[in-house]
Amino acid sequence: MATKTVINEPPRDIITPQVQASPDTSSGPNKTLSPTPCILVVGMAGAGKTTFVQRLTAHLHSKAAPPYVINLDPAVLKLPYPVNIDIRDTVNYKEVMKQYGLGPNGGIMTALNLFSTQFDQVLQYIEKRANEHSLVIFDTPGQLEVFTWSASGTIITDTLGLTLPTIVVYVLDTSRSVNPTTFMSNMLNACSILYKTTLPFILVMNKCDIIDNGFAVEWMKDFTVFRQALSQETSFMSNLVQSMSLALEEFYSNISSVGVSSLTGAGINEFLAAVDKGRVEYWDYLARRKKISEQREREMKEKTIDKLTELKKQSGKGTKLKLGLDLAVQPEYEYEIEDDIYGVGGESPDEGDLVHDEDLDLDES
Ligand SMILES: Nc1nc2c(ncn2[C@@H]2O[C@H](COP(=O)(O)OP(=O)(O)OP(=O)(O)O)[C@@H](O)[C@H]2O)c(=O)[nH]1
Repeated sequence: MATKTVINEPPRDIITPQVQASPDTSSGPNKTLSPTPCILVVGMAGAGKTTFVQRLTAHLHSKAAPPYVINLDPAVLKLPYPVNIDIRDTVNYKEVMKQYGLGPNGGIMTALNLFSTQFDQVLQYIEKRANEHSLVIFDTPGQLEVFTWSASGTIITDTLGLTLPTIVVYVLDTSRSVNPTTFMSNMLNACSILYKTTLPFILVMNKCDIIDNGFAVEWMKDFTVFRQALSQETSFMSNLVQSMSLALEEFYSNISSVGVSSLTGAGINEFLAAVDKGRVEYWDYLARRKKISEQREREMKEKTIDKLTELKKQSGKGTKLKLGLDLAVQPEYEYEIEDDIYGVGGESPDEGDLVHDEDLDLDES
């Protein structure tokens, strides 16, 4: 008989609006002190993000390894899992819509922007509670682009990525991806998020109780199988999709994918194994980020030195010129008058025929 785990609502950590210094990410995560990984659960509306978080939370509680859960969706009405930090405790999304005269999506985005200004408090709470939790889970708004392509989403992802071992979890509705074109548009979305964040990435093929994810795994592994499926498509998009799928080969080789049913709980253990793998990959991500920022710093320094050298050269020239002007030395004009045009003692030359000394290769010495 299945056992039921009763989960008590944890005391809520409240993020308060206040003026704070920006979070200090300079030291980066500590391999020994911050071992708790963070997952950012993203995906298209209705893919099953919330149900997935609910399943994962229940599973971890049943293993006496409770997660620390953060809800970033200001518009959600009811959450089916216990949360430790809830954006709705900090920002009233309906009030934001009213005050700023925004529609639902603008309201969600602005609420998230306001919340992200207090993100240092979230980090502090995570650090404080890290030892009591096995995993930090972020549930994000239903509209994928509101989080992944907004300034606040970028701030949250980057700050988190520089502070704690962070993994992006993209939830895919497998049952709605049996059409190769739909599958491809989902993969392009996932791919753009991977290349934007460059964080370790897990593709969760959800709703596997409805349809097995084997077909999608096959499509990702073997391009000819995908092409075959596509050939049955009559849509004029199929040519475009075919060429794009070739470009995704590298993306597929860079991610872990796992079939899950958030409804039955199938695949959750495999998912946790993928999180462990992602946690190891994270240190490569951090080394890459460090290398990139060192390279940028080096380039900046070189550019500054070049600029200074140039300025020094120019100011050397300028000093002499200025000195000349200070001494009220008027620029000398040399008249190049061709005798055969004007004749000896002819008329004054036109301005166009004058050669100013600044046009000439003057010796400044
Ligand atoms: N059969 C089946 N249904 C699922 C599964 N996961 C989620 N669902 C259903 O899919 C619907 C959407 O699930 P949600 O968890 O609300 O999806 P979401 O991505 O959080 O939705 P938004 O936040 O509104 O974008 C609900 O009716 C769920 O019951 C699953 O693994 N199997």
